[in-house]
Amino acid sequence: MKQYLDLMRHVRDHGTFKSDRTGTGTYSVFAHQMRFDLADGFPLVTTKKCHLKSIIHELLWFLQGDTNIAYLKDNGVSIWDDWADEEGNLGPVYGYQWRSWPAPDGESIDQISKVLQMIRSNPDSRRLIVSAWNPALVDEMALPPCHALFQFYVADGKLSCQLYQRSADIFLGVPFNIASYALLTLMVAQVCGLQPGEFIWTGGDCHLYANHMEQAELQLSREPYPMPRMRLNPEVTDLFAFTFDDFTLEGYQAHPHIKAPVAV
Ligand SMILES: Nc1nc(=O)c2c([nH]1)NC[C@@H]1CN(c3ccc(C(=O)N[C@@H](CCC(=O)O)C(=O)O)cc3)CN21
Ligand SMILES: O=c1ccn([C@H]2C[C@H](O)[C@@H](COP(=O)(O)O)O2)c(=O)[nH]1
Repeated sequence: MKQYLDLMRHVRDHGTFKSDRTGTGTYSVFAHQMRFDLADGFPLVTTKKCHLKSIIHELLWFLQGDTNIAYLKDNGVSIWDDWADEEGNLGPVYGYQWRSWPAPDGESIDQISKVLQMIRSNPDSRRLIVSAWNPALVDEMALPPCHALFQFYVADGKLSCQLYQRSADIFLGVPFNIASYALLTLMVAQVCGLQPGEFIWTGGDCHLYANHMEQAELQLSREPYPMPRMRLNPEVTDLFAFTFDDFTLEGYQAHPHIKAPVAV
């Protein structure tokens, strides 16, 4: 995960200080790209221990089209608690836009099912896109989507995915976002009968919060371990049928966890 540490170091050294919505203050750089060849291993940060359980449950929750934190809470995941209302609702966030984007005719569009069907029937298509950024609804969301749009690409029997993330909390959010989309790419590849290719992460406002600088420094002082491997239950052929037990992470060696406050 040298790519991730390079981004962190680059923003520490060259970031411009900016005030931000949360009042915390950030060091920020505009636009950055990282590439991960999924054949090299699973891109989970090793310079601090990452809570893969939260990442898997969050992704399964998105894929079910769910936008209430009840499922997450039932599974001990608290990363969305700060943004939910008293009933646990977040508004029309990722799950809603992915699975039931409201169409003008009153119907809804299941973007995930559509993109799977397109990958299978027309893998050369240049339109293999899922967008969570819905300008008509961003104001109703607890938080407008950060991972806003992703595109798949098929060549030589391999499936690649590029994500555009408009806003990136490098210390807390980005390790989650990379692992989540890498996992999604492995899952989609498996159910479409393809090998995993690359995951490409493209960030817009890439920032280190001012109260994460010490944590970032500690992380930069650590030597990364080799990337672990992710094994999916090969029997699953329906993207929506994956459950938590279908994922096995092997060989994850990581430095101790580093705590940091989340900016709300
Ligand atoms: N400022 C900010 N950064 C984010 O990364 C972020 C938001 N807000 N708002 C919405 C979601 C929620 N996400 C979050 C929220 C909290 C953690 C967090 O506190 N992570 C800790 C604990 C992990 C756990 O409980 O599993 C960590 O050490 O990674 C991570 C991602 C990503 N997003
Ligand atoms: O998946 C996510 C979700 C959120 N973030 C971060 C990026 C920003 O620090 C905040 C969102 O604040 P905005 O003012 O809406 O940009 O959350 C992330 O990194 N990854």
